[in-house]
Amino acid sequence: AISPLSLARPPPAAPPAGPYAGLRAARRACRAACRREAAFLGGPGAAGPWEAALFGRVLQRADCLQHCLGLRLGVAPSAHRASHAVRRDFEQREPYNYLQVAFFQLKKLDRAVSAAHTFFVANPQHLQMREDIEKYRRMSGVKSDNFRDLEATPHWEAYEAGVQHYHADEYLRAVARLEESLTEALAALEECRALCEGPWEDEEEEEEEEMQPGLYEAIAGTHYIQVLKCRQQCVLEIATKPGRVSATEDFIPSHLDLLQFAYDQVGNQALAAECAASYLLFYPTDEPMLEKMKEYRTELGEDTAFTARESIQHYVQRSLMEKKLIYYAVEHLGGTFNDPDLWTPDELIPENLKEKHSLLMPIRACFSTGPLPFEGIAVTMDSRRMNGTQRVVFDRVLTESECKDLLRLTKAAGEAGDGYRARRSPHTPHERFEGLTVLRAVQLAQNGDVDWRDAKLLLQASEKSRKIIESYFTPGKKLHFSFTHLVCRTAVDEEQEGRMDLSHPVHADNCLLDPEGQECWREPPAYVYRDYSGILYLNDDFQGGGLFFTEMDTVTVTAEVHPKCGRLVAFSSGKENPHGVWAVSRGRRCAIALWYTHSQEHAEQVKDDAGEMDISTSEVDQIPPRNARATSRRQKPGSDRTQHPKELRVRDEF
Ligand SMILES: O=C(O)CCC(=O)C(=O)O
Ligand SMILES: [Fe+3]
Repeated sequence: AISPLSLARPPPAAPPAGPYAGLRAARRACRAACRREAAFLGGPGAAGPWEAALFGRVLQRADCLQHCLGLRLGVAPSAHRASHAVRRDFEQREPYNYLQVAFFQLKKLDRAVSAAHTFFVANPQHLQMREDIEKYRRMSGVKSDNFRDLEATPHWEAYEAGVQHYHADEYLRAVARLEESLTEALAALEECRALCEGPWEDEEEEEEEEMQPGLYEAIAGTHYIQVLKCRQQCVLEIATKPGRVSATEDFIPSHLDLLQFAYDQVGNQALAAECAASYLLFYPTDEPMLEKMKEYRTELGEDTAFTARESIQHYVQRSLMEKKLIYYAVEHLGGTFNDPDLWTPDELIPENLKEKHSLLMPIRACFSTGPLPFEGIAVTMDSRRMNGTQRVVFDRVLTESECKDLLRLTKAAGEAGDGYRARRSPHTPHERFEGLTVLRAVQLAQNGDVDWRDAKLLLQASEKSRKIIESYFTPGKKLHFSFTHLVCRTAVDEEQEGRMDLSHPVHADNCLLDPEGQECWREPPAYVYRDYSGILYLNDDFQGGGLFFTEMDTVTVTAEVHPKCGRLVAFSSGKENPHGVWAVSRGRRCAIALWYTHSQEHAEQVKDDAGEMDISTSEVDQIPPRNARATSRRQKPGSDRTQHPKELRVRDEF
């Protein structure tokens, strides 16, 4: 627990800097000052053997840092060593939770509101604070600008605004905000890296080495490599939105990708080319970007220099150098390295570490048991990476064009009317909700309301997911479909301002969660026979809508999954996997939700005149269209027709 005494003290610096920001600022300033004072570059005049010279500087710098921090913070040199637990509390903005209460009691409403807001930004899953904030909003003395984030991360604000403008085709504004975000992100990265030089205390993740290391091993392995690893992890820190647990993939490269397109749109080809060249530093063989570069060469003339930005060159070179050192150390001195980047070139990773390094390996490598169901699918996150049990994320389960076809199916089904209409979400008034079952899709195809091939694709995608999940979690033990539907959640325009709720509240799929009792009751109305859950995502062009997992308390977020086309998340349906969906605040989020059961009795069924069959065993290819209209809509010449005019009836089952 945190002592309220030390928390109630007003922030030392002027707002917006919070108390923790003060400690960080002091460290940053000291690091800069001490670098100047005890510069490592001895120059030609530096006397003595290199060793003495080097360690002399090292000691000097250490001494300088200690004193500087002591002076700046007005405390004994040891007092700037925040323990791991304290650091974590500050990172999670825990003190603001207490501050909020204290200011409220002191009747300082504006400060209570900003403290509450600051806490909530980093803890959007905190249901109590959610309610408190809603109360504050209704209070007459509270102004909207009281909702200020005292620990705001400027790059995230700019990034989100930039991406919003980008999606609204406002490219000039997008460029301005994304440039700002990139600059701020690189600055935040430097700050984070500077903090890596601080003292180290009980880093839980690192395994203790039994053996006493020698002098150089100690210097190289125990601290220097730790510092390098820490610096490398900084990219994850800046790429993680406050209140989220996982980082946005490729955060820095994606800036350049977006900027490249936006500059191109506003007619600034020179800057677009510079961004393209910068992006290629991360992914030198990226086909679309190389294509773009070719176009820029033709447009701007061969003699224009197409060079990447200096800041990005510096960033990539430095990162590569650090990675090389770390990989060398890991290979020869032991230890582990979780490379935070997807762009690390393959040749840089030592052969024997490759498998460990990347989870983006073919699914084949993961199973010695089940047979390989499909080629080309990747396991992007496993239970360990998702801080839980029986959780996994696969990528590339669908291609872009398959996602498009399935999205078209949702549109066509919506237009067919006939009982299938978007309605208010059962979970929130701020979203509409459409659900199309596989069986309903088959019906609509038979009536000619949707394209037959799209309906078939829905069946195929469901079956493919089933096979993947079965072979991953329960090889050799049959999983049946229990219920399948294609769900779209659409943000209702104009109703998003100050929205506090979730798209889907935290729940478990086969039991009734009772967070107070830390229990989950496996009894109706829960779908108790569900054993595994899968969600196959179709798009990412919306805002919000991330899936997250929590502890049994329903408020401690342990993992997050960002939907995108072809990404399949799967997990066991029980109390070990409470999950929810963040508010969809803009656009439409579509996914195929799949539940599976081991119980034959609860299998989802298609009924035809030959009898009932489990849809997982039904021959998808054998299900024919019932009338010609279904296929005449957009039939291509030469497309094959099945010749089984069997009557097919379907039964929706919940
Ligand atoms: O759409 C998602 O990501 C999750 C939905 C979900 O958990 C559910 O429908 O039970
Ligand atoms: Fe669920």
